[in-house]
Amino acid sequence: MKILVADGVSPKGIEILQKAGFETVIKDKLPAEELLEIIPDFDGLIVRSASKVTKEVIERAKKLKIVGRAGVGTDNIDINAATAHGIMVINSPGGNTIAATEHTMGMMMAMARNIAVANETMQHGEWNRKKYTGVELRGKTLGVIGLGRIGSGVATRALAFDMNVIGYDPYVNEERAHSLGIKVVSLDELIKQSDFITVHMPLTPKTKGMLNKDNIAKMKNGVRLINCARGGIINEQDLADAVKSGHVAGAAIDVFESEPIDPNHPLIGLPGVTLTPHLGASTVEAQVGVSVDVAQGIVAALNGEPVSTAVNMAPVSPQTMKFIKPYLDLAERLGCTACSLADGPISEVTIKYNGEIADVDTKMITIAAIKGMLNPILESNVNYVNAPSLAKERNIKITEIKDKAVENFANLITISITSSGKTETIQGTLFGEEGRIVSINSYRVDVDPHARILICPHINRPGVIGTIGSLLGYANINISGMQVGKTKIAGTSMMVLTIDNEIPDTVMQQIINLDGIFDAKLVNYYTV
Ligand SMILES: NC(=O)c1ccc[n+]([C@@H]2O[C@H](COP(=O)([O-])OP(=O)(O)OC[C@H]3O[C@@H](n4cnc5c(N)ncnc54)[C@H](O)[C@@H]3O)[C@@H](O)[C@H]2O)c1
Ligand SMILES: O=C(O)CC[C@@H](O)C(=O)O
Repeated sequence: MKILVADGVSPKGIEILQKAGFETVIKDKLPAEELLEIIPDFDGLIVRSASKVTKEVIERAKKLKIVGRAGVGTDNIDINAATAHGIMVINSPGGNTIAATEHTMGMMMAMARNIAVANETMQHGEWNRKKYTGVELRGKTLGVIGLGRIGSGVATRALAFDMNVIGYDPYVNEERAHSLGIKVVSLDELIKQSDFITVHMPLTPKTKGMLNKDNIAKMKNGVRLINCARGGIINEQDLADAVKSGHVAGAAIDVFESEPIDPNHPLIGLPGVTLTPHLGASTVEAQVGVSVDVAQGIVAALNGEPVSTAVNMAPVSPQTMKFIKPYLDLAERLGCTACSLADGPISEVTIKYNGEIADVDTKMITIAAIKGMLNPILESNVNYVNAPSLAKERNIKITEIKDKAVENFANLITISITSSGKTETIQGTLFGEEGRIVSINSYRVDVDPHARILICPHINRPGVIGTIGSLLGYANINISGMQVGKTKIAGTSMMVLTIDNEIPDTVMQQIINLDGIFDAKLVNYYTV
């Protein structure tokens, strides 16, 4: 498979891709037209913030399976278009957090003490101590908008500078803010009380222009603003006007609405304004970090493994991922088994979680089950991104049920698939980290779902099992394992044979026609 690296990333990540057997094509500052031209040839794409992965790029990328963003912000990628085409988008959120946090602190200090401008004038032979008198951070109120990874890092560092830190983030609870040692206030209060305001949220329709002339007017006279998050969160023209009027004493800006900026940008040349060219993530350590993270994510995703940094899927924390990882394979195989038993179009699927698994976020396990269920019946590759929308397109109703109560197993996943009015139910659990099917339509079994299996409900009487054995033997098909499951209903059993070879349709039909056999279904797990 071929991976295009469209923006410069550290060679450490590229080494990981090459070691995993991927062919890499490395371009730095790839022009948009060239990206459009060459993208049809690639299975994976890595970008930083410069390359724009537009709808047009996605539509031309017929082989593309994954876009990896070496960094946090994915506003340069059309996520909706990628999702609609089943293309996974991953980012590398942790790798540059410290870099951006420290850059924010540096920008705040450079602005407060006029460091950048004083350096610039000294380089031109000036010695002007009076003009560049600054202000102290100690005792000042810092308002942090957005208390995620970077915002909370800035908040805790600012506390070490004896600043009074207040924060606003509608999605962060009091407990989290309390653990940071800061006070959470409303946006309005933050705006009115702060001497310095720093923004740390993504650029969304809600956050675009969130700080603008209306609320800048409500800020303290002499306020100083910092944006090391995304250009456009603070309206650039409104900020420039407020700096010119003297209401805003300083601005430290790393990110811009359009990058690189125009030489006539309104913030260029204004007193008190410190600008850097999107340097927040530009440290040696961060560039290695994001490159390695995104490469590992791409290798995992292209090997069909789940990736916790997928952006167009429900996010999963690393702790939850560690717990659920072995269940993903099990759920996928249970979904595949249930689908193989169904006789017509699937109308409904219920996935029930019993035991301590009911306590965790199971959305991804449910998606794994749907993936396993749809993969055998769809031509296109079903993945963690497109599985829910493909199920929806087919009007398959999906229900998740959680129940902490346990019966025979500490954790149990039950998948019930309804097709043509008939419901097939498969249950599975983990023995250690190994998945097992423990019941099929109420017949108690213990089946390893990693080999090809043949499932035959039959009459429990002498000779029935032998007739299948002989038939398969004549057809030169080897049976390497066998289970017979029973229910409380006397007279019927469930035979599950582990089969070494493919069974031709003609032989399958002969099995179904055997006296005493109710049905025969083959499950080919190698498609999972
Ligand atoms: N300058 C750079 O080079 C650089 C480097 C890394 C990250 N970034 C940017 O920094 C920003 C923060 O990154 P992060 O890793 O901390 O992200 P994060 O996802 O950890 O945190 C974002 C926070 O913003 C909050 N938020 C969302 N909408 C909000 C709103 N309307 N009001 C207030 N808070 C809101 C979220 O609840 C979350 O806590 C992103 O925009 C990212 O792209 C820039
Ligand atoms: O690619 C970069 O250097 C910028 C990255 C940064 O803005 C991010 O969102 O991670």
